Amino acid sequence: MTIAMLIPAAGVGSRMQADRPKQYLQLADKTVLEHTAAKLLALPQTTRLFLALSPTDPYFDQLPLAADPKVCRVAGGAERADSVLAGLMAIDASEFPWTLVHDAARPLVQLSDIQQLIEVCLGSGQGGILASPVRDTMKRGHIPGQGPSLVEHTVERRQLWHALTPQLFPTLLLRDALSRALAAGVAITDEASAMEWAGHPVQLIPGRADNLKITQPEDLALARFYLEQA
Ligand SMILES: Nc1ccn([C@@H]2O[C@H](COP(=O)(O)OP(=O)(O)OP(=O)(O)O)[C@@H](O)[C@H]2O)c(=O)n1
Ligand SMILES: C[C@](O)(CO)[C@H](O)COP(=O)(O)O
Repeated sequence: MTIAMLIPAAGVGSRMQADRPKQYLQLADKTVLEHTAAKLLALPQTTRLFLALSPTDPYFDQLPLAADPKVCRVAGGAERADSVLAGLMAIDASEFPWTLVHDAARPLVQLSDIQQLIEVCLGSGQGGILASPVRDTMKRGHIPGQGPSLVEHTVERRQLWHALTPQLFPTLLLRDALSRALAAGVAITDEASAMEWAGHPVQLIPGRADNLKITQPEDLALARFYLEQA
């Protein structure tokens, strides 16, 4: 047993504007969360799947996944980073020296990408993330929703990557970095940013751009399309 699998699934999905948290929206034959969990449970390395769920989650118990003996529930927190830290606190680092964190909202991840991430990180002893190169011209401008503004400038994109998940790090290093970063009030939106803040190396492993994070209403139709192509 080497890698603990951790899915932060305690979000409310406000940007999705749905009648329930997006991880419980139906995607083809099952919910988004069930698709995501099935991907990690299909990995031969998976012996335990930690799920960070809202303490008031009324949906999870209705899923067959709730009866899976590999599943370990953890109470999620106010932000994604809090949910991830809660998961890390429940993981025995002597049993699982590595932790792989994957968003519940990314059901389309390919097992081949995850295996590549695992191979590179465990082979080098350094953590890393799946990432996809930016393909659009990038502009710096106003914060969305704060009204129109002009482009400030075009950002050089050759070294820009979209950080995806899974993100895979040594459990003790990640738990220490994340808890210290949060205590210092650092804005943490992924595990890598905590590791970077703590001065640890983070490897970029190219991953597929269809590893979509279901975030906005239009993403569900795109996810259905990608699923049909699989
Ligand atoms: N307090 C939180 C917030 C988010 N997440 C999880 O982190 C992943 C990525 O976060 P995001 O896409 O931002 O989900 P939400 O926070 O639910 O979305 P929104 O920001 O639109 O409310 C999701 O699987 C979400 O369930 C979590 O476990 N705990
Ligand atoms: C972790 C992540 O999916 C990497 O791109 C992203 O940071 C999650 O951001 P969110 O605002 O919590 O969806």
